[in-house]
Amino acid sequence: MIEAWTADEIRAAEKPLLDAGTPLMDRAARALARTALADVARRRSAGSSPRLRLAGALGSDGVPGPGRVRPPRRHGVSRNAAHGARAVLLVGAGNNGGDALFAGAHLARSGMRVTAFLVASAVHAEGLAALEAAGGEVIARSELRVPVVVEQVAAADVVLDGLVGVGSRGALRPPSGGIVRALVESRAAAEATGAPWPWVIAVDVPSGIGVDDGSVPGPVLPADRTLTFGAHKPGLLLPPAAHVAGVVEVADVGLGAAQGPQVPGTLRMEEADAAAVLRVPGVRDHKYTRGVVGVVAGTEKYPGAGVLVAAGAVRSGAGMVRALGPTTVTDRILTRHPEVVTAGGRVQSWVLGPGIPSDGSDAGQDRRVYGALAAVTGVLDAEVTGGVVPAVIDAGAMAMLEHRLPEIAVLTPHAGELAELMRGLGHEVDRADIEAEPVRWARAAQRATGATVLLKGAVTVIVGSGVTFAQAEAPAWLATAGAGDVLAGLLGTLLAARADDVLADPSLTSRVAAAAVVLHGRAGALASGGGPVSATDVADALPRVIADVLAR
Ligand SMILES: NC(=O)C1=CN([C@@H]2O[C@H](COP(=O)(O)OP(=O)(O)OC[C@H]3O[C@@H](n4cnc5c(N)ncnc54)[C@H](OP(=O)(O)O)[C@@H]3O)[C@@H](O)[C@H]2O)[C@@H](O)CC1
Ligand SMILES: Nc1ncnc2c1ncn2[C@@H]1O[C@H](COP(=O)(O)OP(=O)(O)O)[C@@H](O)[C@H]1O
Ligand SMILES: [K+]
Repeated sequence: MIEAWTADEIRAAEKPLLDAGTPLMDRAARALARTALADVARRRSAGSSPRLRLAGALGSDGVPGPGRVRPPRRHGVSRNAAHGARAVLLVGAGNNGGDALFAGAHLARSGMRVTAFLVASAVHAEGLAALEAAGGEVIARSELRVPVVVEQVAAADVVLDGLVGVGSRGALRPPSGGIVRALVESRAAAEATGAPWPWVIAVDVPSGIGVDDGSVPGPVLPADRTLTFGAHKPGLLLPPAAHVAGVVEVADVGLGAAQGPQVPGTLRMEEADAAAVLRVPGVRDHKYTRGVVGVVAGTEKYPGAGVLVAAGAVRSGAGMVRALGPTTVTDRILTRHPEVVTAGGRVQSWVLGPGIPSDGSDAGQDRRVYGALAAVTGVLDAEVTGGVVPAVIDAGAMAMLEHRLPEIAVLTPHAGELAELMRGLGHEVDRADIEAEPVRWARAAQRATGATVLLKGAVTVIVGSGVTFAQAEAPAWLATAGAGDVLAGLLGTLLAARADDVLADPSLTSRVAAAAVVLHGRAGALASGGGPVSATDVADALPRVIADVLAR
């Protein structure tokens, strides 16, 4: 599990070390310089076309760069490989700028041509002296001209963004904001024309992101890599800031012995954690102990959603799937998945709503959803359920909520659906507002409804009470109709398998939901292999992915 530390938690952890004279900045700067040297050497040997730059950010398995997290690596790179390369340092007033200056001094001593642009009249004095002593060029704030910065950056091999780190407050102020805005435009122009553009390394965090909340309140220079010190910061995991962090790597500066967050608020689940959530059947199990998933999904208008939910549930190992609905839907489900049962009976989880429009056009499906929701919320012990069970509430079912939900209910909106849900709760928001601040709105929805909220996107966020998971394993190819239905079915299976545990400890719900997102994203990546993927392909890849995750 990756646990992010907030700016305050980082400061609390580093304080005793700094008081004891631990050379944290020296360690950070050395790690930064090693990374920059290795990246420049690698790019020089591979060529530096924009395409290769992108390929560098992708990683060998083709999983996309944004928000991706990599374990630390050793860089066994010869210094000569970067000899004569050009590095530009963007240097702010604080210790983040200090890191960049000291790293720049190492780079200059390794034979790079280093230019530092200072955005403040006073910067880290020792760092500045070190860079000057190593032969780096320094452009003072008083001499700063935006077009010159842009020109130098465009001609550089590598840029270290050290404008601001965990001391950041709000959008970048002038002159940093103006410089970064100009650089973002220059980068876009280079991308459009295929002109070269340097490799950008964010020092600790991309300057200008909301370190603790993942917001992007103003201009930010997108990084190819973020080398973050000591531990992840929430903003490196959470969207939209995660999208500008590139490949995230943690440099161990020795905070390990320090006290981390007591209760980590922002997490990223890894495969081993997902495996721990799965319930593997044993000799005493039978289909009912493994969990029955009840599905109310699909209508005459959208029958495919029922088929895809069933596919997600069946292929992820449900003991049994019961699908309820009009025969146009259930017949299609049976054709594809003859193992599905279409008679009513007890279930250990519900999947409600995919393919059911909120216009009331299928009274039968609406009635079934209302009945199941009444059971989930404990309002009435519906005869179809036999009691309160966890539920996945998706698409049309989200418009049918009449009561506060328990944490064992998982809402699974995409940004447009969350906007609709929040409008129904009296907030004037549209899809763009949600996309700009997904975490804020997912948390607002969690507070307002009581449910666990799973907001789908390139980085999917799962919000339970007091905890947020941010998962980024899915390739963008997964953004295809029906992929969300497969996720709903898969999550239904995981919840059914752990229903007793989830009922005993509802806070487990967000963990189960995060595990479903990990498996779904991995299945998307496996089925895609770098190319297009259909929702059916994703469901078909689930058994392999689950076997792989369990085998690790
Ligand atoms: N933790 C670790 O292990 C290690 C941590 N280390 C490093 O220390 C860094 C933290 O350093 P830090 O505390 O000096 O703060 P930092 O991020 O440089 O920012 C403060 C400056 O930025 C300014 N500023 C703020 N907001 C702004 C804005 N919107 N737009 C423009 N300017 C803005 C602010 O100005 P003010 O608001 O005070 O006027 C102040 O001048 C950390 O990120 C890491 O790199 C390593 O050295 C060692 C290992
Ligand atoms: N850019 C993206 N990169 C990776 N995954 C994405 C991206 N956009 C959407 N997804 C994922 O694709 C799936 C789409 O689900 P959804 O929008 O509910 O589709 P549908 O309702 O048609 O099934 C979700 O799992 C979502 O997280
Ligand atoms: K920075």
